[in-house]
Amino acid sequence: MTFTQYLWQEATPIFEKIRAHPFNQELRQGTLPTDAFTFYIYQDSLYLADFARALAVAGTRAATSQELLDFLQFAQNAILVERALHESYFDEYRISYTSGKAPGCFAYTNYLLAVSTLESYEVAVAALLPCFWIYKEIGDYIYAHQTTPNPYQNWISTYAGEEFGEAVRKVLGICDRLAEQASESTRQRMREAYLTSSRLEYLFWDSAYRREAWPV
Ligand SMILES: Cc1ncc(C[n+]2csc(CCO)c2C)c(N)n1
Repeated sequence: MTFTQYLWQEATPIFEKIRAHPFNQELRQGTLPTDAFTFYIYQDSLYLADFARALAVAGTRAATSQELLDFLQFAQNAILVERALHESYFDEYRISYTSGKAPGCFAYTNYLLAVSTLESYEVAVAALLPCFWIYKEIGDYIYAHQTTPNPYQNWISTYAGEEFGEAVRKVLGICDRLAEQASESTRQRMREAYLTSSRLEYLFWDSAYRREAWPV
């Protein structure tokens, strides 16, 4: 079993909860309330801006220039996705720019920024992996089981695309190679980071479904 297969096995209960979450089920069926979707899109645009920074910072600590290039391309892509979200959805849904990060988005982005600056490269890669892998698996699942016509068709297609699949395979390859060369204690920290980000992925969708606000 590869290290990433082991990670998938460890995080399967979290993944199943994400897949069964009403946000994803209603997105798949096209019945998700518009304000849950717009809340999500706005929070995701804030997420992607910081996710791009975390990818770029993690990349600076890669041992090879190829891996640095890979991470810089992922970062560039996150910014391009963020711009595309703005262009296609912000006007259409009249999304307001003023509310700032909800607690779920705040927790996730700050976790990724902290890990990518303060932790080892190996642990940073493990923390960044769920953003790719879980999205790919959820995207494929929703794409294959969607009810059509679906008002969220465009968004669904973004993450089921082959280009994104290629990026996911690259990160998986990098993570497996790092884990093979890492000590047991580093592998343990990689596992913890992977699980934490997986939980934060759950929280992100849940936060949108609840239109989460700061209690004070
Ligand atoms: C909360 C949240 N998690 C993951 C993604 C997925 N994602 C967006 S851009 C990118 C990498 C581009 O190279 C990935 C994996 C998301 N959109 N929002």
